[in-house]
Amino acid sequence: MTRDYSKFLLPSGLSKIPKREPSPLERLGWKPFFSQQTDVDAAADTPPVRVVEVHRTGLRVLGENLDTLMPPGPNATVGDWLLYDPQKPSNSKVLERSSVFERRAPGSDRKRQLIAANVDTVFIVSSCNKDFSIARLERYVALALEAEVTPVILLTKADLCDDPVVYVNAASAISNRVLVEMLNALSEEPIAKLAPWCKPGQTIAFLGSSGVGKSTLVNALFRDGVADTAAIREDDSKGRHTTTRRQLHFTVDGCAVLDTPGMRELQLTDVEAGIAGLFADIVALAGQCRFSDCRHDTEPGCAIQGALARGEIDPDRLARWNKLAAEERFNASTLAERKSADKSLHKMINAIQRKNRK
Ligand SMILES: Nc1nc2c(ncn2[C@@H]2O[C@H](COP(=O)(O)OP(=O)(O)OP(=O)(O)O)[C@@H](O)[C@H]2O)c(=O)[nH]1
Ligand SMILES: [Zn+2]
Repeated sequence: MTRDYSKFLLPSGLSKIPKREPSPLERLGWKPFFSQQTDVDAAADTPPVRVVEVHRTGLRVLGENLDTLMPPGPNATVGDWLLYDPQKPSNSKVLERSSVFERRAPGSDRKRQLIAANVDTVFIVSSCNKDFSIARLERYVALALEAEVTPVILLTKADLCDDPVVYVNAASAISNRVLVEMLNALSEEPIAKLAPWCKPGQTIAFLGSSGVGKSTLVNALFRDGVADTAAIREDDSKGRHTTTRRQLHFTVDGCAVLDTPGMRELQLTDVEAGIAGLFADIVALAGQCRFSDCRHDTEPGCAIQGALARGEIDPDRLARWNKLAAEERFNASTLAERKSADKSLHKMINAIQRKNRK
């Protein structure tokens, strides 16, 4: 017997399941990736909270019916999810991050400094004018890929440019892992163009040089105001008048926007994986060279030189990869290595001087 199930099907047009309203935690950015790291029992004793502000004196965390300042203690940064221990907040556990921006601190030990965690999308902003630089965009894309954050290139000031498509095409050639949008940041366009990434529960950040339109875009996102997180504030007694150093702001739709000066200081250190992701085709070729330590110069059996000769890779792009990879190796070398390199250079110079004196 064949059964007719068609009567169970909703008439077309009504087949859309009504959207469930995101829960308060989901609006803060809670996702299955995090809930998989905890269970119901643990969540009852140590509820999940998100770090939304980092002050010199502590962290402001938000959860469901929870808004409090806790002392620094767990090695957490803005955007992090914690299992908050109300008995001993400093024991709160930091959940594994879906992404993290970090940098090497200045100074001799060059420790890693956490900038922001659990960012979903980073908008790499550049203008359709002389600010536009493929090499600079590539750096930002490498940083984003390294942090495991989805990069989206936004080309602003399209309204001031005769042929913005030229810029879009150049930016699109950077990597097939990056989407490119062009817009006039001063118009109505930003809301619609950024909408696919600025949904409730999403966390976004902006990268780009001064004057490219980052503030203009952020203003557009907050045109309806900043979400009043105070509505779920339970405890507002403690001094929060210290300067906020890193912060998440929520749009009224529930999209979290990162505001941290540290993003300006991100350097191209430890982004080996990011560079490899950006130049995946060239890295794959390098793996096919006859010698594992091939410098892709005049070595026989060099797959990169071969591809270059056949016109399969763009020589400018190859040059930029070489430059970035060399820079990253230099930056990533520890201070000790650098000192010993300086020393051997010093020795060599001394030796030459002695020789010349003879
Ligand atoms: N015509 C036009 N002007 C724009 C556009 N985007 C930004 N501007 C203008 O460019 C100037 C700089 O924009 P901002 O948004 O302040 O740039 P920013 O990236 O935040 O700069 P910093 O704060 O220095 O990092 C402002 O005068 C904006 O009005 C655009 O798409 N079209
Ligand atoms: Zn080679």
